[in-house]
Amino acid sequence: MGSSIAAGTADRDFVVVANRLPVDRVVRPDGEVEWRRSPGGLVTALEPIMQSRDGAWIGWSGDVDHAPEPFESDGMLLHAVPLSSKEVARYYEGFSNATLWPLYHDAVAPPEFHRSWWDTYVTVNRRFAEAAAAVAGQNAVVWIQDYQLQLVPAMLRAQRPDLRIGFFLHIPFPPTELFMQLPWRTRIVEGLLGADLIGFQLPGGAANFLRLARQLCGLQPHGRTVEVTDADGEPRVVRAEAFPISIDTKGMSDLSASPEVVQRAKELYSELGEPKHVLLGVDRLDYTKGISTRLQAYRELLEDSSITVPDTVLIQVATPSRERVEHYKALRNRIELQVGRINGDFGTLGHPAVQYLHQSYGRDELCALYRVADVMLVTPLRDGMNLVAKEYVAARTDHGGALVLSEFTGAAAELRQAYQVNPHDITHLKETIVAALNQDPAEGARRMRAMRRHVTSHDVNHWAASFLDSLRKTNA
Ligand SMILES: O=P(O)(O)OC[C@H]1O[C@H](O[C@H]2O[C@H](CO)[C@@H](O)[C@H](O)[C@H]2O)[C@H](O)[C@@H](O)[C@@H]1O
Ligand SMILES: Nc1ccn([C@@H]2O[C@H](COP(=O)(O)OP(=O)(O)O)[C@@H](O)[C@H]2O)c(=O)n1
Repeated sequence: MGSSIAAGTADRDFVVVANRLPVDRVVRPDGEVEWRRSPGGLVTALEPIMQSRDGAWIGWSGDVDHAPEPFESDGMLLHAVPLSSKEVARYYEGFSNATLWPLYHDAVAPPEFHRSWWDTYVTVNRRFAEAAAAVAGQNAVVWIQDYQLQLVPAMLRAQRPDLRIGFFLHIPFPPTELFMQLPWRTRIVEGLLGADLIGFQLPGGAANFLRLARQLCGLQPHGRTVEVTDADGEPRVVRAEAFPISIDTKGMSDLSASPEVVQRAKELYSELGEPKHVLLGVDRLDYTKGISTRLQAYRELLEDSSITVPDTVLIQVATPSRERVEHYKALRNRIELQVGRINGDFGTLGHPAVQYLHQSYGRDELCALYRVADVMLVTPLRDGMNLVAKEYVAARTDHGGALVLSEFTGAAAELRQAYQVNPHDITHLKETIVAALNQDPAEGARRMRAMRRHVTSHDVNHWAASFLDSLRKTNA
């Protein structure tokens, strides 16, 4: 499959390259196709920059075997990269989400290594690099996103040495001991070294990467930089640094304080039967999110009568995700069995112990849920950042609620006033949930205020501006 950029379109100053486009294809009831802006934080963060800089976004539309012609939307050029069904299976579901995803998340599920998946990952990365080379104007800034596209920086540099290339990894970069399992480890490190600036969620990710640059490529890092020699024999500096991603804090706070959301939160509370305690989990249905451990802790609290139904309810929103990948299918079965058993053993008529929602939610409804939750449970076994934790804090304009937060999320490095837990330690997780449920309101408000201050000053605009500022200065 080729890329369908017309000759002469290489004029964009700022190009984002991501696995997915910032819009979703929606087929209306009358059969008309419509593109709706996807709700993610990345889109919100980059949209103003894209518009002010005549930007382009290159990504997969989510469709198989079909990609629309490049089109303008909200002030940016959207360029869809086509993927065949075999490529979706090998590049997206296979190498990205059954090799890299588990390997980079502490191998909490065993990563699979298949040469055919790798070959397709190379092919698809080359297609993205070619599309970027065709769209970017002379000396443009190109910002490549995430683990699906780690070979694109070097492939793009080989074609377009004039470009300033940034890369940001949204998931953890693993310790060297784990990364060394990857049969194509050197190729990945070399791919990333094509960038001028490589951004990670945490300083530990940057340190792991620099260690590997020494170990696998024989380079000598100095502080946060390492010097490489390009194909033309010229030396070039590569910087590896942490830029913790964030959310549109003001947008979320304003939405949460709106009369509609405040009213909806009241309705939800009433629909739940006005329980004494509402606990909430909001996650993609992913084995990294620690949903099973959370349910086990909740079950044990019911067993030892630390909490009771209908005084307490747990709402678990589990958004469908990567549903054709085996580990995700098995996880869904496990979680739904656990939920069924908890409800069978502890629910009463009209009052389930767990309200389980395997569906996507709109932002308004999600925000109303955040307002209702006395305790937000964010218990991943490993997570690059976890934006849900930051959204909960932003939504609590009333300074109410408590955040139980796994120490293995990127967010834990910033939200120090959360009730931090090791999710593997179920006894401590139970004690922490009880402490959060029974917190002194003044103490809770003090913690929430401090966290709100942090997410207000460190929002997604701060993230994008600090990355792009550092990119501008590298090799200037
Ligand atoms: O595109 P999908 O396969 O449906 O997956 C959704 C996204 O999941 C991952 O999100 C990560 O990025 C968040 C923002 O930086 C971060 O908070 C979270 O910890 C990460 O897991 C993935 O990295 C994205 O590429 C996916 O689009
Ligand atoms: N049903 C849901 C659940 C989450 N979300 C959003 O999806 C995002 C999840 O980001 P995250 O950083 O916590 O985790 P990942 O799913 O990116 O690994 C948040 O912005 C949530 O508000 C949603 O739109 N609908």
